[in-house]
Amino acid sequence: MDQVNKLGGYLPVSSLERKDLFPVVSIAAAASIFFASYQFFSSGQNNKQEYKKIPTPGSRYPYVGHMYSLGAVPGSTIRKWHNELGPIFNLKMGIRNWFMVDDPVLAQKIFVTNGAKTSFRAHHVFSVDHYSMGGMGLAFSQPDERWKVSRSAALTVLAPKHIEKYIWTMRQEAKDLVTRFIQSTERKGSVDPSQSLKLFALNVMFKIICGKRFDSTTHPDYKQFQKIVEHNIKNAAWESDTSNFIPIFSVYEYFFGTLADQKNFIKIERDPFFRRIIKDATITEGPNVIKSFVEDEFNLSEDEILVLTCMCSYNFLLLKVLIEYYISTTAADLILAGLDTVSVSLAWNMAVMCHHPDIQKKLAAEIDDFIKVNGHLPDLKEKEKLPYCICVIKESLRFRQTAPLGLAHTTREDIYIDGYMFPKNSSIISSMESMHMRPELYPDPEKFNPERFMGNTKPMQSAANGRLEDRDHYNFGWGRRICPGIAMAEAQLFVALVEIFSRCYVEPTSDGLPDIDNAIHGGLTARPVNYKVKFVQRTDFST
Ligand code: HEM
Repeated sequence: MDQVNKLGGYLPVSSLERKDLFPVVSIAAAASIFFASYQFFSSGQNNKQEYKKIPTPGSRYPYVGHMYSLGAVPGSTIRKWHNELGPIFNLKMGIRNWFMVDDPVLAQKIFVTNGAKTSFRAHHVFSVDHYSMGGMGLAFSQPDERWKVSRSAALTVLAPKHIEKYIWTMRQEAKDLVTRFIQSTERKGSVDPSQSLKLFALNVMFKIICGKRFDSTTHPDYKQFQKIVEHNIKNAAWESDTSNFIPIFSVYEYFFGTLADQKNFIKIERDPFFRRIIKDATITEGPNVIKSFVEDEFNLSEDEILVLTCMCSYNFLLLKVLIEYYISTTAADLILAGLDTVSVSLAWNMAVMCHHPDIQKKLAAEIDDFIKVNGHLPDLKEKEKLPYCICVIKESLRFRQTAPLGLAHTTREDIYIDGYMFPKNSSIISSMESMHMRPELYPDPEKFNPERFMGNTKPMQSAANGRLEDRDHYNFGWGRRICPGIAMAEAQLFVALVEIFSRCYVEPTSDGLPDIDNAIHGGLTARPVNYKVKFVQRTDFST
């Protein structure tokens, strides 16, 4: 661990006793209260100058600001505030400023045109210090050289031409998923699809990245992985880092041992598990991403290897340790970021489709027509021949957003964009729910209407990375930090939907239709309230 500290100094180590720290922490907490109260009472004054005024919703409290006003489903509260206050407003989150934006044109100016100044991530104790070992990997690291190395390695393995190679794995997992759904319905009368969808998404990611899959949710490694995922999701949520917003909470976190618990979990539960999985991946048969990272030295260019070698003072053991850290943090980020997002998106899709038997029939007919002409299920490169399926995927992501607040982008200096002033260390967040429910962008937004996306069968990855005019939804974020897994997500959603609706329909149980008006906010994603449906084998094939 000392070696790692030398590399970046990113693992805080303290040898002070708790009793020695108590007076220091108390003084710091008192100073924080004073500072935050001053900010609270003086807030709004900084808008008086020549900059455009950024409104603030009324319901906030001294010191904590809006932190406890967001409700159980923050996306919906934020949407309500956008309706009242317009395309941008300022939340006071304890001592932090959050700027919420629901206008894609303004978001483009902020995150893309000014991407060099708005692509930082906020410091989050668990995600940065513990989970990503001091900001390594992709999602929580700053846009520095280390992030660039990880990002370019990830983009290489997640490129559409690579993903096509994984179609067999995806299709095999989708087949198992649908068989499980149909058999469970026949056996038990109904199914809660969430666990099987998690197994599907995890098996696809694990097989591709580590060359391993799990036969069932009872496999000990699957259980251990789910434990790690749940721990991460819970602790990576912004509200789990209260002391970042309300510094006085650090006293409580310190004395109640919250941070120590987070750190120990990583050390005792996660790291040994990942080390073993990575080691197994390098010796398992067949190709996988970890193997290619190791064999190609993480796809590092000669220049990058030279820089890293210098960073490690020509100590080749340190260099090896550093590259291993790159590999493990990047692999963990890919699996974790790809798992919950894809399974939650599919869970929303199943719940919504259950409300729309007409749309299911139309989708099934499109798949049947394709099979009739081509004699096989569509490959990824044949996706454009199923435009309605592409529309269903996009409308599903628009209608119920998987990551309603995305990942916040942060500023490192005061910046001025389009007449607005964003102070240093502000978080700027694309309000996904509100943005995708704007009637001028999506007429009759409360209606689930896949046809609204007709006419654009471009892969979502190229649309998201292209001109703003070519984007028809914004679920994967913005600019330099835009999701690198778009092609993988689109491929998984496509393969799963084709497999499901080529074989069955989703029908409600006698208890009624799934609840699609409420969501469970779970860290970075918002999933549907638990529901049960029936997967009924189709008998109306037109082939
Ligand atoms: C429907 C599925 C998905 C959705 C809705 C989604 C959405 C997002 C969003 C909103 C962000 C933040 C972008 C920003 O900061 O502006 C993000 C980042 C990220 N996503 Fe995804 N994602 C999905 C699937 C995936 C998959 C399948 C993978 C991996 C295979 C993945 C890997 C990542 C990573 C590593 C980041 C962090 C990138 C960085 O900070 O540089 N995502 N995603």
